[in-house]
Amino acid sequence: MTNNLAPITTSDLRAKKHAGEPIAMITAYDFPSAKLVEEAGAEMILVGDSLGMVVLGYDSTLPVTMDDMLHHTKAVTRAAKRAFVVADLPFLSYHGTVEEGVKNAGRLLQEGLAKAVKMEGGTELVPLVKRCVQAGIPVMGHIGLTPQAVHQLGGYKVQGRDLEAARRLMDEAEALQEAGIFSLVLECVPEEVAALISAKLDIPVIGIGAGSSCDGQVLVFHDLVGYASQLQPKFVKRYADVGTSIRDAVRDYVSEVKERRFPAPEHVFHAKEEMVSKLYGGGGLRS
Ligand SMILES: Nc1nc(=O)c2c([nH]1)NC[C@@H]1CN(c3ccc(C(=O)N[C@@H](CCC(=O)O)C(=O)O)cc3)CN21
Ligand SMILES: CC(C)C(=O)C(=O)O
Ligand SMILES: [Mg+2]
Repeated sequence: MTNNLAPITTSDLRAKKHAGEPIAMITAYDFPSAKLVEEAGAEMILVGDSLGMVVLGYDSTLPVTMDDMLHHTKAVTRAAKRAFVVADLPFLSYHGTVEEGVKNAGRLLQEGLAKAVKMEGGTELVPLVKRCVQAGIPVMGHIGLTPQAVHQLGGYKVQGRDLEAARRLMDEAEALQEAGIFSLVLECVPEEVAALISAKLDIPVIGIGAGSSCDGQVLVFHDLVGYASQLQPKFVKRYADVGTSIRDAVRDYVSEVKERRFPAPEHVFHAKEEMVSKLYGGGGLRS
């Protein structure tokens, strides 16, 4: 029996796949959102490099640095006691030598306290994945739409639409599993292709825009709560509209300030009586 409070492990995740129990993963980039996500019961938290777009305001994930990832990963892991936290390796942090890739992956665990790293790409990553796994770093793969390659892909487009591309995805998935990844993100691929890959692999396949047959789903936090995200891909379901709630709340605050209705008596501190008489009855602050 698995303990409800014990931290989730890679073997728990694999067991869920084989028990047919879907895995819920969601991104988080800071302490309060990670706490809420964990309280809501998500098994996995992704500190995604999407933070560059969602919380830093860049128009792609390419400007995100190792320092950005470490900063946000530290905040998330301070909140997450049970959820399995995966941190994205940012653009160019794993495209040089294998040694450099392992070093950057290791920093996300050693300094960021993540449990695993995620990297975008196919068979070219096999040597790096093997070295990370040898070093004890669990690696999550990410194929299909790989946003760090947006300029090569020509936009955020569905991948694996023709037979040849679908076969290539299956080959990449198998090569990465063989290299030792513990789980795989499949982004923006036809449901029929994702279903075959999920069925073929032994490891949990987590889909985003990849249909309902994957072993789990991942979404960007800000997309699903409706918090000021510019992107609205077809695969996003908005479960709330917190952007509107926040704007309304702040608008009320602004008008109450301007009308001197805030702060009200209950928000105010007072000086002691004898001090008030000194302050106002001569011998004030400058005596
Ligand atoms: N807020 C946010 N959510 C995300 O899911 C996300 C990010 N940011 N930033 C990094 C990447 C970029 N992603 C994206 C962005 C746009 C589409 C998109 O608009 N796709 C089209 C598909 C068009 C087609 O090929 O048919 C769509 O209509 O959904 C998909 C994934 C996923 N990631
Ligand atoms: C969309 C997910 C899979 C991701 O990589 C991110 O949020 O950065
Ligand atoms: Mg990412």
